[in-house]
Amino acid sequence: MKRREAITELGDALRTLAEHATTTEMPAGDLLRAAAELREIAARLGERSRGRSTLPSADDLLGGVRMYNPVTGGGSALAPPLRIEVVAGVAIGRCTLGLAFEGPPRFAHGGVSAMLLDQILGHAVVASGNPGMTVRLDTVYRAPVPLLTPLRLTAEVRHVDGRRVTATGTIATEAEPGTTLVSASGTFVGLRADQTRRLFGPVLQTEA
Ligand SMILES: CCCCC/C=C\C/C=C\C/C=C\C/C=C\CCCC(=O)SCCNC(=O)CCNC(=O)[C@H](O)C(C)(C)COP(=O)(O)OP(=O)(O)OC[C@H]1O[C@@H](n2cnc3c(N)ncnc32)[C@H](O)[C@@H]1OP(=O)(O)O
Repeated sequence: MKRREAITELGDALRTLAEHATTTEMPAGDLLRAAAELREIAARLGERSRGRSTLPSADDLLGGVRMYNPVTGGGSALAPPLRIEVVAGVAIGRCTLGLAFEGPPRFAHGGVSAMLLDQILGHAVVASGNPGMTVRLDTVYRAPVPLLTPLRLTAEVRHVDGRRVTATGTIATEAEPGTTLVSASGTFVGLRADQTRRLFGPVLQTEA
């Protein structure tokens, strides 16, 4: 689809911009000129936009396509993006975090690691056929996650108990996939019909 490719192209440009805006050491005058030019571009993009109860026209919610997901979305300025595939029930994720994700110098912000794990656990949970929302996420930080280094994440479902699903996951580097840097355990809860209506009713209506 042509528009999805264009969205990804814009997302790519925005991510490069965010990285360069984080690492640049250019003088104040150049930063102010860049800010003025970017405000013009932002105004142009804002001429036609959606509100919070309307899905992006390029998305396919039930098909799992979310172009602006802040973790995996090709169109998101914020996403690393994390690329996930599910093989035999195990979700495998790959990404490289730039300096825009820095917490302690040289390493990823702890909240970013939790965000990546929440997402990949969610994919394992959806793949198990029991989609739900995160109600709990326990994160153990064993070693700092290096920036500018290819990462490998994994996640799988451990237990299904009615509407409650437990999944665990890890972050490691591609170079040393056996050394866990961060691990997480999450609980996900499937929604009752009334909860789905209350939370997502307006969105599902505009979709129909
Ligand atoms: C839901 C799907 C949406 C549609 C998606 C469609 C397609 C998707 C396709 C692809 C997507 C791919 C992957 C997804 C990727 C990532 C996932 C990211 C997930 C998130 O980023 S999501 C945002 C953060 N998330 C929230 O914003 C939730 C806030 N939350 C609530 O809105 C309520 O919490 C609610 C409505 C969920 C439940 O309502 P409630 O709390 O009233 O619970 P309820 O009565 O329904 O109980 C049910 C059972 O859950 C137990 N339970 C409840 N809380 C617990 C806890 N903390 N610990 C342990 N157990 C707990 C109870 O104890 C009971 O257990 P029991 O039945 O055994 O008694």
